[in-house]
Amino acid sequence: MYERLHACLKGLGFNDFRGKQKEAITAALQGNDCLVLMPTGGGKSLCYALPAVITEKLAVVVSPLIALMQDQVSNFNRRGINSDYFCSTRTEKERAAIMRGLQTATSDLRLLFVTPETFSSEQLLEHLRGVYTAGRLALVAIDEAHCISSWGHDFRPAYRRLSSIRRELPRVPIMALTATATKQVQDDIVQIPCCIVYTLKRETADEVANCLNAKGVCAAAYHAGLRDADRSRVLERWSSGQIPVVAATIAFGMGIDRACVRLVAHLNLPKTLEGLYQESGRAGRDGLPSRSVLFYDVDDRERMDWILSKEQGRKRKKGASSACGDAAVDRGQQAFYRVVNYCVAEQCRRTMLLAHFGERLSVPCSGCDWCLDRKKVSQQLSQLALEGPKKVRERELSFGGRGFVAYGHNQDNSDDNNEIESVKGDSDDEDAMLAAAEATRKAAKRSQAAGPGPSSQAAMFRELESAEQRYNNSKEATAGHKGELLLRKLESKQAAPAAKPVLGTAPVSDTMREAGALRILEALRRSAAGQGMEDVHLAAAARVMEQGCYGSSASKPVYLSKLAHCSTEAKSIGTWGREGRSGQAWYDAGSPSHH
Ligand SMILES: Nc1ncnc2c1ncn2[C@@H]1O[C@H](COP(=O)(O)OP(=O)(O)OP(=O)(O)O)[C@@H](O)[C@H]1O
Repeated sequence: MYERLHACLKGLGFNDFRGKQKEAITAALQGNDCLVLMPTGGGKSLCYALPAVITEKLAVVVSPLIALMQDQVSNFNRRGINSDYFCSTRTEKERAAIMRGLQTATSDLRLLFVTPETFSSEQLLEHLRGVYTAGRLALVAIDEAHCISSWGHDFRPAYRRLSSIRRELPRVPIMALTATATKQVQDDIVQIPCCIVYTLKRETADEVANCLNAKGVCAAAYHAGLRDADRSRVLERWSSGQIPVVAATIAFGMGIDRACVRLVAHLNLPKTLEGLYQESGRAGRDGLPSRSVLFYDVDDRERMDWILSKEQGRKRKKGASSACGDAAVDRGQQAFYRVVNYCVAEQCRRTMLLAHFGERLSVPCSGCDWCLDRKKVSQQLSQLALEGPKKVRERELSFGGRGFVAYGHNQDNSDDNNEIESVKGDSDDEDAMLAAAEATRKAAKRSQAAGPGPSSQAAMFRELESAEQRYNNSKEATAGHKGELLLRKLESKQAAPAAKPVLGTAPVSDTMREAGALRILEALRRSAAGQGMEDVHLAAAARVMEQGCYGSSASKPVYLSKLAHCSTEAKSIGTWGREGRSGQAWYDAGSPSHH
């Protein structure tokens, strides 16, 4: 190959390569991306021209200035390299001629200069995709690449959109060239945004990667079912920016430290909030805004619930000492219910997540879905509650502004059986346990340091939610006294073995009452959504209702029972009119001035 390179160089009138020209040209010919940093007049243009000449393919060169493009086109044409430029100043006829040329298999156009704006235009992209698919695209060069970086002296927003090259033309080598890039700018240029899609099952990770590739998004699967060498290769290619998307199980978690992860999508519900936190923590490590998208639906919830209950059965069968085994299993399910609560609660996600780890949000959140659009989230949750489980799903992931269907499949019991096998036996799950244990250890340390405070309120809140959930889930809960029994059962389970309180006498703390009022308020808000009730009235009503639950001498179990009943009532406030009951009585019960 080197003889050919030199022969080609000689053909262009040069005796030898300058600086790192040869390395840059070789990288492109081998299909690798590279950043070419050379001084002004150092000979950067030869780096993208020679690969096109030698392969007899087309190189697209993104350049910021039309005058500069015209100059380069005439220089190259003088040297016998067929070049042209495509931008808004060309006439319709000229552009049509260029596009026709691109469609021609025998086209001898070697260099096509475009502005970043025209590169992203659908008109040109359509033809470039054709050239790429036909295997006639040698590379895409980004000249004056410092314009990509907002740290650069010449930042140009349209350059930022060039990250779509990887999506549109997944395997084409990209060569970024500049003479003026500080270390910070260089880092920014090579950080092509990337994404991780987390799935519960290995097969789903494979499925997602295949599906993305079929849609033109370069992706690979990563899970514990792959051979070590394959896993290393995926990691290496992802780390070097050759593959922007990895679809992975939790095996792709600890130690993954890439600065430019802009999106983490959790396609299935994680088992714990620690798991969710661990997965989300792969994004935004450079401090730039990034997204963590968690998909929640009733199918997933039920499936995970089922998996956890099967695990419980298995552990029991194995003869684990029942007290210890039950406690561990119960903890597992409780942890999962916290994930569910995190999804369905109508409050700030960041506050909830931080509270779980004993921390408090120091600045107002303006990034989670709830804080961005409460009404929309409320509507979506109500919709979800109405719809219930679906048999067939199709999910839309949004990636760089273009939607694609990630996957859709049937969920039947045989699938669930496979699930259990894969979850119980694979090391992905072991990785997840390790990650969760580590996160829990850190959180415990932090909350110890923080002392009592909002975290204890959050814990109370969760306790109330879980009491209410069990109350509602149980058929027994239809009768008040039976519900009380059930909640007592829950109480006895949750109490620490050494200091188990005497049932019926455990006092109700102020923190619990505070959380109780919030719980009712949340239920009221949900049922009042769209009915024009003011929040301040609801808060007052919630206080009055909570006071009613507390009564004069409420013990904890009785209080919990009444509160669960009350929350259920509050949720059905919207249906009272139809049933001939007066929701208005509650609504008017408290005066705003009490709040
Ligand atoms: N290997 C080489 N041997 C001799 N001359 C070369 C070689 N490579 C490039 N040149 C010449 O060096 C000059 C500058 O090259 P080029 O325009 O590619 O520089 P550049 O790095 O793109 O500069 P700028 O940053 O100003 O755009 C040109 O006249 C070109 O012909």
